[in-house]
Amino acid sequence: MPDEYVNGKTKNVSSIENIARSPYLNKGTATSLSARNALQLTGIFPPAVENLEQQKKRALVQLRAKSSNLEKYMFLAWLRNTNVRLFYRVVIDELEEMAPIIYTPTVGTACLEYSHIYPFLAPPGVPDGLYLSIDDLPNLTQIIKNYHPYPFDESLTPQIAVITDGSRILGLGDLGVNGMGIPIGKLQLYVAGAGIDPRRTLPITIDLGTNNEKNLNDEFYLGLRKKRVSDDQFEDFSSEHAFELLAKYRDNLFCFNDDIQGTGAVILSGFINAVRLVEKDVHPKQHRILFFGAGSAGVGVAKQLLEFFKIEHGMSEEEAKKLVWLVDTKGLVTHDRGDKLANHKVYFARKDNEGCQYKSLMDVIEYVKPTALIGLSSTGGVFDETILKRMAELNKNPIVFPLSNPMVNAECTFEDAMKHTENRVIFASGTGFPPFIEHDTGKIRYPGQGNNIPGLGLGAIIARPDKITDRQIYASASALAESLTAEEIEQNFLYPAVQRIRRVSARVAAAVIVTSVDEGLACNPEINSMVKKDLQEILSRNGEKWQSLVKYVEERMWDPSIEKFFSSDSLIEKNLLDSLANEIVQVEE
Ligand SMILES: NC(=O)C1=CN([C@@H]2O[C@H](COP(=O)(O)OP(=O)(O)OC[C@H]3O[C@@H](n4cnc5c(N)ncnc54)[C@H](O)[C@@H]3O)[C@@H](O)[C@H]2O)C=CC1
Ligand SMILES: CC(=O)C(=O)O
Ligand SMILES: [Mg+2]
Repeated sequence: MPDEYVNGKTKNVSSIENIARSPYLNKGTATSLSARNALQLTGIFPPAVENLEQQKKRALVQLRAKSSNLEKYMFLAWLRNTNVRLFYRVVIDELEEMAPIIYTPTVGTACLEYSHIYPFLAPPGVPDGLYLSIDDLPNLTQIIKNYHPYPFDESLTPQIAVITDGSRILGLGDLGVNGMGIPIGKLQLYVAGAGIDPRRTLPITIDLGTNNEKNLNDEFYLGLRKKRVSDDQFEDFSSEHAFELLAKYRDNLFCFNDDIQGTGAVILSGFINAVRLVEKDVHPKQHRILFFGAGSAGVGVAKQLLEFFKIEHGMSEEEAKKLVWLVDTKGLVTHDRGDKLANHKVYFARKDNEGCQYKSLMDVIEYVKPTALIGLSSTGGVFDETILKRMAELNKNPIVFPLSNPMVNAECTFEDAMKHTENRVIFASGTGFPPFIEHDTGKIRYPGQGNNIPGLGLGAIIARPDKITDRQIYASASALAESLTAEEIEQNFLYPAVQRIRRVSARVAAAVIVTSVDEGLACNPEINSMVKKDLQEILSRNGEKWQSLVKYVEERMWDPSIEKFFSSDSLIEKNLLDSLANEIVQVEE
């Protein structure tokens, strides 16, 4: 290590550099004149001293002038990696506009291009996440220790990590190390949507190689340039084993699989509201739910829906299971189809098909006559005009959820779903579609968007349960479903407006917290003593005590404008200022 970094006399020079360069501490042109003076930063910035609002205004002008969404993505990444507070002020205040840039659909484009744009996303030395490769195995512990997004305060250990092995990035397939955009993007939603402290989030990509030939042959590809290790070598990290991994770790590690359980929760929530909307025509127990796509997300959502029928409608597991049909690339999933079904499909394989097999989606629709059609197949446009029209013939209000991401993979657009069902569709997609204006009435109709549920993560961080259980996940879904305002219900929304996401996340988190206390799993003593004495009232999600818990959660949300969340860096600045005067004098001597 060069002398200037270890020499006691110049130690603080590197600390000053850290303040100016740390994306968490740097305030850019909002650094006060006194701080600039004390930290020897005078002259580093132009003379004007701005506030966060002015900085945001300028950032928005620049951002909106960019012509492509990828350029906007890169602009925002640079902002995040140089000035975290400003980035989140922009994202939180303009979430509806920013979410499609920092997450789906643009994050899909960014992942495809990741190795090409990587050097232009962050200044050198500012990590965008932690890269662990199979070649690093012998040094894994040291490598994890190397990761310091926030060099000044090692007590800020990560509270939440999002991990991918890059093998199935949205519906784009195996992108190898380029998949890093997803853990980064998802954690940004957790920060913006649920107020998790960004200093305590950790995006991780595990590089086990890639089978993506395009990447392997791309001169700029930044991952390991070799084929993905086979299951035999590294079975635990293979994407095909998402369910096995979950089963193996869910009871002994504080983890959940977002594609199976997170998606399960958020889609269940939209589905609960969809069922309510059609209740006068279809009794909840009469639903016939067809999943197009039987992978981690399809089966994850299907399993979560069963909980609704069991808990809210007193159905047995066997009865509820009969409301679900799965379709994969070979057609309807049946027990006697003749191929060996993957383990996760066996549970839902139909036994009542009387030896008949149904291959095409239309054949399956004619057989099942679904009330709800849910797409998790990564196959863009497959819910075409004929399919949508048939759904509209079969149902007064067909429930159609084309949930695959990014937008090009959505099974249909909102516009097509409206047009081909005479505007009768009950709709939610994974990537947000623009609103639709009804031709005859001029009425604006808004699509639902079912994607992430950041409040689940916040609740778990606050309560610190030993594990994430199905009951906690169900609680998050039902709290989200019941968070609609009277106006949103009036407009037939399935999900609350995105502008309210933080308030909604607080309720979702509170529901997770109280459930984990009821299960005896919460390890946070403050939470236990606060919630236990009024457990029943809080569990009912009504009344003063429930409101107090929601407020308690809200008060713990990180906010880029609230200085108290930066007490540690104020302290650092203070300590630094106290010691600087002396030490700078010594250095000069
Ligand atoms: N809206 C949301 O919140 C979420 C959306 N997703 C999206 O769901 C999609 C699937 O994700 P996973 O289940 O994890 O992937 P997966 O690869 O595990 O499963 C895909 C399934 O679709 C089936 N499939 C593919 N092409 C098909 C075709 N032409 N006809 C019939 N079936 C077909 C496959 O057989 C498989 O069962 C992705 O596009 C992903 O972005 C996933 C998680 C959350
Ligand atoms: C939203 C998400 O997790 C996915 O598309 O995979
Ligand atoms: Mg996912």
